[in-house]
Amino acid sequence: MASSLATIESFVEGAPPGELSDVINDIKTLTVNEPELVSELGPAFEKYNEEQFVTVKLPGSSQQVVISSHNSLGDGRYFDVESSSSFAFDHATQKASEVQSHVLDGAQADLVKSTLKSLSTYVQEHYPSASYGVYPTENDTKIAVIIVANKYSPNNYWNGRWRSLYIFDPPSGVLDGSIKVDVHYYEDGNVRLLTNKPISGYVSSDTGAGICKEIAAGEKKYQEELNRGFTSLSEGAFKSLRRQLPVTRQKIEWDRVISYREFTYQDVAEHNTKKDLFLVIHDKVYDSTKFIDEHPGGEEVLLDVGGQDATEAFEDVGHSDEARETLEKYYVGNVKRQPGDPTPKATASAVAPPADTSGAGMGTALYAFVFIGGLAAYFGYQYLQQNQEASA
Ligand code: HEM
Repeated sequence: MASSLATIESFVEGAPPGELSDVINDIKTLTVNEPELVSELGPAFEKYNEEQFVTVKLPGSSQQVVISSHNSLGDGRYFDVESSSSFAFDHATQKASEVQSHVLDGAQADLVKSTLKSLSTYVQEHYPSASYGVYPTENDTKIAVIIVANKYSPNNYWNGRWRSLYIFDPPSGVLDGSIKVDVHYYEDGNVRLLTNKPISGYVSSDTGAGICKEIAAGEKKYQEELNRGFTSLSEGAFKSLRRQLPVTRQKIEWDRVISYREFTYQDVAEHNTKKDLFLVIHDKVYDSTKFIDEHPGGEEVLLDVGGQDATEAFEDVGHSDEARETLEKYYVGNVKRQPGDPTPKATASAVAPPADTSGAGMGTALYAFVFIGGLAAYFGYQYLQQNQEASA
């Protein structure tokens, strides 16, 4: 049970931008036999919402406010400096309620407010749509500056999020932070791109305008880096990277991965001609159409068992390991046995079916994340380009 919870918590943690509710629905499907697991996900939702700087509209307001550990008051309540309010936030439904007045005071209050003012101008000038917040942090000794912009484009099969977080230390003038760009692209497969760019600077004037000037310089530099990366990445390189695994350097056959499915015997039986030939061997379905002419044992024997369970015939011949490896190339899914369907006889050679390296699970698997750093430039460019256009 504990490990199931840890597994589904990791699904929540890795939910792509704007897709948390899809992930929750998928988790419900996967844990249909253990429905209580979903109710134990409270802490995982809280962590996700705070780390992703999820935004929420307060009742009666059109402005989005940010959820983060820096503006948490504990007990599920958060505060917003701009509207001088605090509110309860439900991490599972991502809804705000119980708004109350919350006036900021303390050592950093003035700097927080002046930074907020300058940040508001910067964000409006440079982002088409973004939310932001400035809060005292680390026991009111420093200030945290957050900018988050989401662009969800499910019709074009991608969703993206820009998150920047800066911590300013007034005594030293040091501004440390990072910009994280997270893009999920899923038109022809499932690619997740994450970049994390650390930013470090020094603010000479201890004012909100000085802090924002430094932030603007860091973000501009990063945008230029991404643009340069993009122009050196030709369309051809983009295409080949998209299908390459960085570690094994094996190409992913996305078309096959996404088409793995479950067949009934009736489905399989429809594929019994030379031009369209399915075989069932050890409950796996193989589309042997392209293999017919290459089969060393001839086409007749394959056509004889076309659209049927060929396990026995296959095993009786005593096919070599090489033949079993060849099988994997033609794997298209699994057969779902129903009462009355033929069952293959146990064969004397009962050799284990081919290793399931196909990723059969991935047909229904929800998230096959491939991290390809170089591509981030491409997506980052698209994302930032909009910022540029908006600010042009
Ligand atoms: C897609 C499924 C199949 C694949 C990938 C496959 C592959 C091969 C390969 C690679 C060989 C060469 C010998 C070896 O390496 O074992 C072979 C030979 C042969 N296969 Fe298949 N086979 C398949 C299905 C079948 C089925 C269903 C039968 C039904 C009887 C069959 C009958 C034979 C025969 C009779 C030979 C010739 C053996 C010989 O002359 O030495 N094969 N097959």
